[in-house]
Amino acid sequence: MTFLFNEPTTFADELIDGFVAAHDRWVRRVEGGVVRAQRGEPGTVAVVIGGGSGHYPAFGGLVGPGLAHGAAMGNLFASPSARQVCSVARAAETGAGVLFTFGNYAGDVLHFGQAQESLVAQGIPCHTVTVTDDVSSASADRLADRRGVAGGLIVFKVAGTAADAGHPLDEVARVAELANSRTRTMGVAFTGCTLPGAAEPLFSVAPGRMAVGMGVHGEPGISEQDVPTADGLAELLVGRVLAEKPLGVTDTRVAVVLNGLGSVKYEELFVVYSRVARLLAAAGVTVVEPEVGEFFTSFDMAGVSLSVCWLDDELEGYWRAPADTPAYRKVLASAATVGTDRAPETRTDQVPAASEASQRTARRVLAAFDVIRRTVDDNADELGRIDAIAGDGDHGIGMQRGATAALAAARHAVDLGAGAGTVLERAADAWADKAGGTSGALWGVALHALGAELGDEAKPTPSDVVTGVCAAEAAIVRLGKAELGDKTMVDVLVPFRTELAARVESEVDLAAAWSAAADVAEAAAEATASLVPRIGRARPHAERSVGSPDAGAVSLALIVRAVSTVLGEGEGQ
Ligand SMILES: Nc1ncnc2c1ncn2[C@@H]1O[C@H](COP(=O)(O)OP(=O)(O)O)[C@@H](O)[C@H]1O
Ligand SMILES: O=C(COP(=O)(O)O)[C@@H](O)CO
Repeated sequence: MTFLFNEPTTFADELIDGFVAAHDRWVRRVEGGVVRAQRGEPGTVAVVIGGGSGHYPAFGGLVGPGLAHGAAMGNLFASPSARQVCSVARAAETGAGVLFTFGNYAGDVLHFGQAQESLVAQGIPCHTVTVTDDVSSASADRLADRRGVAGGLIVFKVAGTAADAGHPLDEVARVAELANSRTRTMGVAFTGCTLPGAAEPLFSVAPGRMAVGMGVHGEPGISEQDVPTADGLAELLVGRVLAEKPLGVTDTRVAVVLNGLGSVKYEELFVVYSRVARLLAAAGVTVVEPEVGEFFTSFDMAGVSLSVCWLDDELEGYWRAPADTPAYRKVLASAATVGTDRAPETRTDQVPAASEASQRTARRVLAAFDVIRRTVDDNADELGRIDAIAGDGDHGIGMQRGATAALAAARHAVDLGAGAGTVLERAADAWADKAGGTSGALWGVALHALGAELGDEAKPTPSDVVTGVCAAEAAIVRLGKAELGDKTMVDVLVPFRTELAARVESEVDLAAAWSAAADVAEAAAEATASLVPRIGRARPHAERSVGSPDAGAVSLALIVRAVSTVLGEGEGQ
């Protein structure tokens, strides 16, 4: 239960304000997150971490000497957008490039991936190391598919210390990769968590039961059992992580992190750790500077995870090195020098010139965003319910955040006299910024591509609209790499676009063509129920999802149907 909030929609922003106000010795706020209050030495690599909010101290609390140089902080349980990640990276970097390191979640991968492309295009070298420590999220032969959880602390620490020591980007990426390849985490949950303003927990575990391997957003675990004793839990966790010792590693020293996920007390953690320490010693393992506390939480979820990283001499040096961040301090690190700030990326309140025809189209686009927002609001609970069957249950919330922000941005751009292309592009950025998540990234690039096709001059013809929808589809496929049959929104988008194009080709008017294509989209969304997911967060629990449609496919079908009502009203537009 979250007791204290003002508006649920502004919670994530307000928490960053308060966090920075309380920790301005360490961090300063930039668009999209925080960076160190004092910049690193010129010419040192900037380590930029990040992800959704709701996991404190991940990620902002881990920014400071000896750890990260910046953290991109997204909305609750949703990745920051590519623009936000870029903004943090540009504020943090000092001329030697940027290392992105973050948990392996689809939304984070998409947004950080786009940000990396953008930095490289700006001449800033950038590498990525995704954290994949969660042993329960994929089998040992698919290590790269695993999610990133509390073991990220070890990877971030190693990378941050190596960067502060002045190592070049390749080297910082190498040691981060090495740390990740040797880190394993196992987690359990006793209760779910409740986001601000929500009446129900995002997910739940039956009283007295423990979900083994449940993810930090309620991703289904691998089994369930009665809650054991503290010793019983220690045995389960230690047994599982030691069984995962990487092949070929002979080292016997380990970094250990026993992590509370939100509402397990430190006292309980210490009781568990007492047995963990004895079990590790009995297994012939030497523990190096263990950490017991909260390092990667899931709001008020009751749960515990154990992370172990097998250390060689090099990693041990980085792990033992001092660090000084709001939430993680070893000893005081030496003060960093203050560098010159890059000019922040600014967005002006100006829009490019547009023809009157395009301004009229822009008003129709605004009407479409209005109806999209209302449709998403009306269906948010159901979308969340479908997403929770095999995913993380936040599809409705994410779509609401995106659609609401897109509507506001579209309205603002229309008021400034923008044409249709600019309105769509501004709405796209706002959608991606506020929604986060996989669908936020995909809706962002799709609306951008549509806007680029429509432009700010000509009144779009029906075939321009088809070209725009094709561009949106291409952008989604390029970024998400889903294929037909993977059980995603692509399974609706492709038949929708095909039907629309065929109807427009045979000179059916746009509103009628769109409405016929919306029928096809609805049927295609229903048909995803029989598919087995091959991509995205639902994939690890593929079998659970059979019989239920894909959440992103359903929301897309709802949206194209809603837009068809606006086209029907828009004579000649
Ligand atoms: N690679 C992909 N390409 C296209 N669509 C995808 C892809 N991965 C996931 N999706 C769509 O995104 C939806 C989930 O969106 P959302 O809830 O925002 O994501 P997350 O799992 O990151 O929280 C899925 O139902 C699916 O339709
Ligand atoms: O869940 C998170 C990001 O995953 P999405 O795929 O964007 O939902 C976030 O809380 C961890 O970074």
